[in-house]
Amino acid sequence: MSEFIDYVFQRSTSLNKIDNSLYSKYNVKNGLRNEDGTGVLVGLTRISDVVGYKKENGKKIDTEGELYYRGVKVSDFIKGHDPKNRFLFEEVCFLILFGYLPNKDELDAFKKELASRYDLPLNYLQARILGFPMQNMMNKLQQEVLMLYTYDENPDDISPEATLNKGLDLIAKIPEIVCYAYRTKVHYFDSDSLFIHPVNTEYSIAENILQMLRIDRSFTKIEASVLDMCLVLHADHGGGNNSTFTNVVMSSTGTDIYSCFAGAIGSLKGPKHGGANLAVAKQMELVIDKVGLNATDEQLKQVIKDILDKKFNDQSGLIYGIGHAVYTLSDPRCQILSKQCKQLAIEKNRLKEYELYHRFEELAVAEIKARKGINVCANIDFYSGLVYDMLGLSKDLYTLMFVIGRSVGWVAHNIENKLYSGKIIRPAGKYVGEKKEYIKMENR
Ligand SMILES: CC(=O)SCCNC(=O)CCNC(=O)[C@H](O)C(C)(C)COP(=O)(O)OP(=O)(O)OC[C@H]1O[C@@H](n2cnc3c(N)ncnc32)[C@H](O)[C@@H]1OP(=O)(O)O
Ligand SMILES: O=C([O-])CC(=O)C(=O)O
Repeated sequence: MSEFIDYVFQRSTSLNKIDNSLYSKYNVKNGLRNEDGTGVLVGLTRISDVVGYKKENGKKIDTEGELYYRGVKVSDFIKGHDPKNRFLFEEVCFLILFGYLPNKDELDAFKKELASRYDLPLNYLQARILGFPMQNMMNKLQQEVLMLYTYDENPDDISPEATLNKGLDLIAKIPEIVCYAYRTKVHYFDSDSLFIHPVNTEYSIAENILQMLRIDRSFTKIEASVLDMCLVLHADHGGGNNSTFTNVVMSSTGTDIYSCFAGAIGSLKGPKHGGANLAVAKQMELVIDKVGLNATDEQLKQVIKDILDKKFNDQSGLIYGIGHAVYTLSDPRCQILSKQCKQLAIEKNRLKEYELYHRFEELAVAEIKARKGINVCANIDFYSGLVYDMLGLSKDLYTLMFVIGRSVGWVAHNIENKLYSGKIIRPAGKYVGEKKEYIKMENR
């Protein structure tokens, strides 16, 4: 930054400070939060329910976390399916988009429908992916989603039916764009071999991701079903999570779904939201570098204190992967993923790493409770990066796996908002500056 801009910026920040106490003075819901930390109600949804506390006589009582997709408990859904016979993500997509569990014929037809949309537009691969490599896959995907707008003959049709049609296309095409953009990136920037494996229309989305990313296209059934489970667990999280809300805020203006997706992807990239999976991986790498896999609890506690005291990692004072805006005692997705992660760690001979994560989780939760007096829990992204690493996925792709899962939620909320709200979202901000006289240039 130039000295001049630095000077005017410093001057402006000292002149335009906003005192924190003004939030309570004017009863402004900072971060759209009530005083007890619960979210301000800003919408109605029938897509999913995120439960982390209950209210009794106006008092918030922390509870074990529960997540429901269209009224069905996600843990029941996972327990109820036969992992030998089918992948779940496509079924969850159907449930989230249409609001009921499909019968076998409906599920088969839906899978065929998705597969028929896998193909990218003519020359897209050459022109947009191979011809335009980028370092950051989240930003690349934002651009590509906006580019798909230009390939759509009627991109500004925002009717619910057209949104569903375009949304299905996005759900089907994003995995391929992500995998090809990643293979191009590592070829171009990291001198790795370039290969582009075509999608297999017989495969589920999880299987396709693995076969497109691996040079020999092979994967085990267990690997594909773990990735499938990750997509299922990320598929939706109510109307209040930042990226879904961003998508709905944008959709409420009547803009196109490609713009809404680009906004939602940008939101999801942040390390306090979906980017937490990458932030956790970097944090735990540093922790392991510092204290090793055989660290004692005392050593781990010290690192945790140093993170909270802004002396270690990115000096934000945040322990990534811990805490949640809704969940208090537990994030049900994290509990499921932690078990999967342990299973995979046993198979991949990486149990020590899993166990270190697990001890770190327990000690971090206890330290935050001791300091702040609040119940926090590990969130879904505490273990997801470790799972992806064990599946051989690069860090470049961690948050992209979140996008692939969450795309279905974004489409469903976008449509629900169009069908049942339609009102432009426009909250208010209280002006807290003083009013000033205009001063002529010669008198300043
Ligand atoms: C898929 C997802 O998006 S899941 C979330 C992924 N994000 C992360 O893992 C990043 C780390 N965690 C966090 O930053 C937070 O826990 C969030 C953003 C997820 C939730 O934030 P909030 O809803 O504001 O949390 P909450 O109201 O419970 O916080 C209470 C206090 O605990 C602190 N706190 C909460 N989590 C953490 C954490 N992981 N590390 C340090 N302090 C924390 C908050 O900063 C806040 O402190 P303050 O009262 O001094 O301001
Ligand atoms: O609900 C939230 O705020 C964040 C989250 O866990 C998600 O979007 O999956």
